[in-house]
Amino acid sequence: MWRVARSAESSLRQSRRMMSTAIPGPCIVHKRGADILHDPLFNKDTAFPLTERDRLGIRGLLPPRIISFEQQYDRFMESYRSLEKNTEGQSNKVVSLAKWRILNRLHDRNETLYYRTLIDNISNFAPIIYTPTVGLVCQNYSGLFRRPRGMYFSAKDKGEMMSMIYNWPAQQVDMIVLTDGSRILGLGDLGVQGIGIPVGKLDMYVAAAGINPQRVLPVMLDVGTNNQKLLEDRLYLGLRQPRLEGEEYLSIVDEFMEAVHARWPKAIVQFEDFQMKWAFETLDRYRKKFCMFNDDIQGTAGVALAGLLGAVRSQGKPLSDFANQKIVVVGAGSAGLGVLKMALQAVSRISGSTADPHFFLLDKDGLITKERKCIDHAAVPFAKSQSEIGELGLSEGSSLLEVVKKVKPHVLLGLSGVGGVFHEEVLKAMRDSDSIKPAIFAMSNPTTNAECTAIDAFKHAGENIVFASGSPFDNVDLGSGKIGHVNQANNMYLFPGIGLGSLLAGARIITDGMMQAASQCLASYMTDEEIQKGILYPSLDSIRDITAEVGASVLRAAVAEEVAEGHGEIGPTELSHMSKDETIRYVKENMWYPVYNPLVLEK
Ligand SMILES: NC(=O)c1ccc[n+]([C@@H]2O[C@H](COP(=O)([O-])OP(=O)(O)OC[C@H]3O[C@@H](n4cnc5c(N)ncnc54)[C@H](O)[C@@H]3O)[C@@H](O)[C@H]2O)c1
Ligand SMILES: O=C(O)C[C@H](O)C(=O)O
Ligand SMILES: [Mg+2]
Repeated sequence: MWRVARSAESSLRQSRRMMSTAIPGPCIVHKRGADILHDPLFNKDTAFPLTERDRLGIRGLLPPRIISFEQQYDRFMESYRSLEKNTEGQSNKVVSLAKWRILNRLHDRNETLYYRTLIDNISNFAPIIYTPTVGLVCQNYSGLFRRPRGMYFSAKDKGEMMSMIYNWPAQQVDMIVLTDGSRILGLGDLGVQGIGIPVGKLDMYVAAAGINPQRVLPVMLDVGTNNQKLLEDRLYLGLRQPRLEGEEYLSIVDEFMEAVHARWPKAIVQFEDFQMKWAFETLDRYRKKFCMFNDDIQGTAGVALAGLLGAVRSQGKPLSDFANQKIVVVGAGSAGLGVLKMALQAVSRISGSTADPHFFLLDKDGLITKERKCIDHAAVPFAKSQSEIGELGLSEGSSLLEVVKKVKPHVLLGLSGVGGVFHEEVLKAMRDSDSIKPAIFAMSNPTTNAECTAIDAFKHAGENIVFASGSPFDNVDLGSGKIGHVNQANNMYLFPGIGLGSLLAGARIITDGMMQAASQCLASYMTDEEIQKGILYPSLDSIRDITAEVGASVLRAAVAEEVAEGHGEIGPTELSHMSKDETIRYVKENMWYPVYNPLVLEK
């Protein structure tokens, strides 16, 4: 079931070749003249050939020399490299924001060139357009704001959304990422400024999943903010009112979902960075009615589970040993609970075990047990009974340090949003782990909110650990030529494939089975050789390839679960007749790749 993968790099090269040799088909446009130059979806800057300049009425609106796409690409990369040089020695914040600005300017001007540079430099650029810099961008949104991107629905728009949705200029939308800004990474309630997250996630959709940028829609549901600082900030661009609660809140989300469904019934909606209560509530409310998922609960769970299974393999053990792994999860929020729920399903599926798994869950008040008053219902299955932990000398509210010392876990996984909770003593206690390769996953974002740094993890917990973090850290030089490998356990390895697979399946809904298929595909992508080196996730450079495979697995699961209704010309019967390889090929062929298409004006 869990196969070992062949070389990711070779198939990436193959898929790139396939995409770059395809002859670009014409693209119908409904505008001409300066309007074309000002539309980033169609603008080619100085690369418009003369015939097109004539056809579209832009001859004379550009300098005469025609520059090729490759020359434009080189020119941009040169200016990016000089910016890197010119900002050397400046603070991380200044450098990151300067890099974000230069990329954002290109995004505003010429999307084809922007996405090509993104795809070809994904390892370098993902940390700028996505985590962690996107967090900084959200924090500074009011100051950075130049032009809107996506749509904004506010509490004041109640009753108007069905007509507002038609203000979006694109005829077709495939992928929507929606936030209410209430829990942006580990940075808390950032109100309307959280729009940066859907924008960054959709950039990853275009780069990794080849979703056509003309068909993506970032959305902010502004229902107010409880962030006092923002409410008092005169430059704040959102509603200056406390967050709506209860039925009032839900009626806004309901109205939005109905409006989207009315205009684009096949669009997929990804819920992102909602505070826990609404994350769970909205997932429950909509998952059987719309094609939607919650990335923080479900995408994160799939990525974490793939990493946890990698950690089992790294110990030289069969996957069935997963049931014996002692896993301490720090953070009982939407992400932590999502991970444990999926891990619980995996224990019985993979190892056939019906025994209680060895999971320990902590939140800000320490170890969660059945003694806890006011326990969240989603946490109940993971609360320990006194009889289970009594002989370890643990009790309700035991501290993280106590738990690690007594449990000697195989895995310590953080989704608390609190920087540094895996402090020196906790990490040192992991040296006594019952695993020969203790796993430390500091999954909170952005970088300053990571439970520990990579350097501290290797320094205090020892060189034999396997390490993963949600935000990127450099590999650690352990001396004598040895490298401590840093994995990025981030849901970016799954959400693009979940969206793409669901889209191409024409899925009515997104099932748990489709999520499991995604996680399983990611887990089995890694070779034993890589796992032995502590490499649990593929290189970001192969994100397009892994996304195609994840997408195909999701699609096949949708077909198997009979929720696939087909996409475009390809109906469910044809999908069900595709072999695994044919499905992967089908997915790859449907991935958009940035090239300058000849533009044809339709009058
Ligand atoms: N790497 C990824 O792919 C990924 C995915 C989703 C979320 N995250 C990150 O996980 C973090 C949490 O997200 P969430 O949606 O679960 O948030 P949340 O607010 O729903 O939950 C946070 C949890 O952490 C607990 N907590 C707070 N302080 C703590 C402490 N000192 N010790 C132990 N527990 C503590 C809280 O009690 C709560 O249970 C965020 O930083 C987010 O960026 C990462
Ligand atoms: O956005 C990320 O980088 C991952 C995750 O969705 C998060 O909320 O932290
Ligand atoms: Mg998120």
